Amino acid sequence: MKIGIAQLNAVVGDFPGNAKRIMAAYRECLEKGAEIVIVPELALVGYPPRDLLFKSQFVPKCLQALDYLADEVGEVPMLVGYVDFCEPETVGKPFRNAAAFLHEGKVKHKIWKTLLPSYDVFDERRYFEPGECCDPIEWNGQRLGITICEDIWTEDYLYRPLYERDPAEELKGKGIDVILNLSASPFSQGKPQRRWEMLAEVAKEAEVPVVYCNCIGGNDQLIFDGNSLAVDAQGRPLAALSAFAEECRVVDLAQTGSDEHQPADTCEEEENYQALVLGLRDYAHKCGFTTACLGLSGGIDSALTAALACDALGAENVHGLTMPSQFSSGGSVDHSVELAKALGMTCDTVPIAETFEQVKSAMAPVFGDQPEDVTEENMQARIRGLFLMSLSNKSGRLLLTTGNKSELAVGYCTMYGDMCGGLAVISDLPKMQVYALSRWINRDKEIIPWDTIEKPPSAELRPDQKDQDTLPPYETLDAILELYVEQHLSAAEIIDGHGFDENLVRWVQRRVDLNEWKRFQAAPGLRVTSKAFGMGRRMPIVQRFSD
Ligand SMILES: Nc1ncnc2c1ncn2[C@@H]1O[C@H](COP(=O)(O)OP(=O)(O)OC[C@H]2O[C@@H]([n+]3cccc(C(=O)O)c3)[C@H](O)[C@@H]2O)[C@@H](O)[C@H]1O
Ligand SMILES: Nc1ncnc2c1ncn2[C@@H]1O[C@H](COP(=O)(O)OP(=O)(O)OP(=O)(O)O)[C@@H](O)[C@H]1O
Ligand SMILES: NC(=O)CC[C@H](N)C(=O)O
Repeated sequence: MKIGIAQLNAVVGDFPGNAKRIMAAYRECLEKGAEIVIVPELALVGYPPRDLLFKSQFVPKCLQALDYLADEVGEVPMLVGYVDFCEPETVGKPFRNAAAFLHEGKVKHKIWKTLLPSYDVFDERRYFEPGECCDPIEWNGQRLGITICEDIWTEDYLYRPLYERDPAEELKGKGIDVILNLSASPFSQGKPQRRWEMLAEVAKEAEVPVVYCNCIGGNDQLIFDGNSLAVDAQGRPLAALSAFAEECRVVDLAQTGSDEHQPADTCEEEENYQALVLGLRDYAHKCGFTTACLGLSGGIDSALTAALACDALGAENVHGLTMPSQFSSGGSVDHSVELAKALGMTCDTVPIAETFEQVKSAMAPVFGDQPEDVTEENMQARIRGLFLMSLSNKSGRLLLTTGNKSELAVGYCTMYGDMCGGLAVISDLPKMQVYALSRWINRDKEIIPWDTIEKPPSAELRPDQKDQDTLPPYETLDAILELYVEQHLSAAEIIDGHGFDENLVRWVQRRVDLNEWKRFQAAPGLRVTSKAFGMGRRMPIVQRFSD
């Protein structure tokens, strides 16, 4: 059997656009000889639709679009992800996360998702009622076992069982020749490899080939990497589709898998890079922006953000502002100009020193003789935020914020200052990964000035300021944050189990907890780790828990 895998990029709620994209892919797969075509989970809807589902006309419009697809589908069937209403007698949530088997103008079968992920960034039990595992569908003398994404993810990251049921095993018991899986599985570091190993296991246990069709594209925080796969009954690779790009590929299940179809080896930096470029591009374009702007400080965070933006949107569409103050180093403007030249983007310089003095004197009658402190540091960041948002308003550019995960974790950033902006591009990259990715970008030639990468990080908000006056060394900070934020360990477990200094761990823990309010108001950030701030980490702001 020849299966067409259509790895597509959907826009949430764009039923006409998604249907058009699906039909174009269907026709491409037919030309390539497909005998059945599969498209990703909720491909007609976009993943995740979230509370749009509750809008009265959302699901009816989805069903209309499904009818349109059914009308267009001929002799070669298509399996497509969509949303349906529950049957009127069903108790519980109103909707089904569904797949439809379309053939010769009709919706021949409907399949409901059985296992509904409701952890981290997933919230499917808020909307969907789980289905019973469906019977295999007979097609062309073959028995197709159809599953939707989580239906084959029965263990968590620690290989702990997540569900009592195992749809793949149930399908095996009913007799199947292949498992087809429609997915919307977002990227995080290490995920493509884990997915690959898991699919091989599913195939070996079920003793049938598995065809896995994932989507690609950015939707708000989430970035879908594609990397669709087909493996034979022994778990050997039959096809590995591209990462972070749309593709239609036909795979012949009569073949035996071999290493030549193994997914390409990609280093972590390259994966992070591709993910962030796609996430940024899709966020901007799907929101209607073609251009972006950002503040260039001569530091590494803004340099990396600029490099990603130039790749995502085209260097001619990215504009930087350098805004030196009396505390800025000479490198601040020079390194920014050098960077802009290397990337091919435009850049203006607007000094802030005069405005800063005016703001201080305007506030002098209110502040009296109180000494200068962090207030004046933040004024500078806020003047820059004001200038950047003004540029964004005047030019219609999307303002990118440049804060990294380490800073955001401990609140080393100014609310309504350098946090101003619409998208936080690198907010899920810890500082050490910011360095690694910047070096990777420079692997063949200098794009980010090496001086920017090598100089000690500084906010340059007071004379001779360095990040490390306030923060622990980034190696240490990132290691503690990984244990505290990603692994949820207590201070005692981090101190005793990992040998970190008690005062330091308590300081980090306190800063992370105190700054929940800041992250709550921050721009949405692109997710690349398994635990990003934002929709997948829901901490209360007001709380008194102490471990
Ligand atoms: N729970 C809560 N809910 C709501 N609001 C809360 C709050 N806790 C404090 N606040 C408010 O927050 C204010 C303090 O926050 P905020 O004004 O942001 O200022 P704050 O966090 O005190 O200071 C910003 C820090 O970030 C550093 N910085 C700034 C810019 C760039 C960089 C860099 O290198 O990346 C670093 C800067 O050197 C300074 O140490 C308080 O005045 C209070 O009004
Ligand atoms: N002199 C400046 N000109 C323009 N933008 C600035 C300037 N200083 C700060 N910014 C903006 O504020 C952001 C935060 O400043 P900060 O100096 O903390 O970060 P950075 O220089 O990019 O990286 P690092 O934290 O490694 O120094 C910058 O990324 C930049 O967008
Ligand atoms: N859409 C889903 O069911 C996603 C859940 C799944 N465990 C994944 O991340 O791939």
